[in-house]
Amino acid sequence: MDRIKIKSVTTLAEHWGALRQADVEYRAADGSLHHLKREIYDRGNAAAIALFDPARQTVLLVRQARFPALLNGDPAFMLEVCAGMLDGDDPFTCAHKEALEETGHAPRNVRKICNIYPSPGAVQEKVALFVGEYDAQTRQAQGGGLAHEGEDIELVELPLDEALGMIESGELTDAKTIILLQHLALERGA
Ligand SMILES: Nc1nc2c(ncn2[C@@H]2O[C@H](COP(=O)(O)OP(=O)(O)O[C@H]3O[C@H](CO)[C@@H](O)[C@H](O)[C@@H]3O)[C@@H](O)[C@H]2O)c(=O)[nH]1
Ligand SMILES: [Mg+2]
Repeated sequence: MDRIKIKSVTTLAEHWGALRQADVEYRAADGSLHHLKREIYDRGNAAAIALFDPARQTVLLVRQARFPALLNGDPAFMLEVCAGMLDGDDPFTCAHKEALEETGHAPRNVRKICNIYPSPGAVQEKVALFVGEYDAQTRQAQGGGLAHEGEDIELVELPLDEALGMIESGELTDAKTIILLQHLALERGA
């Protein structure tokens, strides 16, 4: 027998994303039955890509204002790998598109690493993580994001070691970025 039955889903708010409430019948491991209400934020799925230059051992990151962090009392300008919402594309296509829009590079040797749920207790979003290579030859445009979407993105190139140090120091806090940088370190055998 299924332990979980979704009885109903109500939309509480629907603007950019949708905040829904699921009414769930849940049978616990001890057999007891519970009626739960859980809020879920749906803003679609996403893809993220770490751009790495193996010859120079550098990464190309982006910095932009993240208002949830600011509301939480942290600095607004966060350092991240480039990423974006799928908007109807498959994750691989989205990763390429976001790399080009945000950094101006058309990355080579793009590889899927894994999927992550960054916040599965409340946020429906699944993020596909990729690694790709960049260098002077992959640069095709200026990057910086889409002005008409209000994106204001600063490009930040760092030695991989320096970026890894920023995880330790607490300066770099974005989950997808930490996972991808640590993946690059593992592959390198650091
Ligand atoms: N008007 C409006 N615009 C929004 C809203 N939320 C986001 N936007 C804008 O929509 C654009 C979305 O840009 P993408 O590059 O597609 O997405 P992202 O915000 O970079 O998302 C990535 O990073 C997030 C933070 O780590 C991740 O949560 C997400 O999964 C993804 O990886 C950005 O210009 C952003 O300012 C909103 O509530 N209202
Ligand atoms: Mg983005």
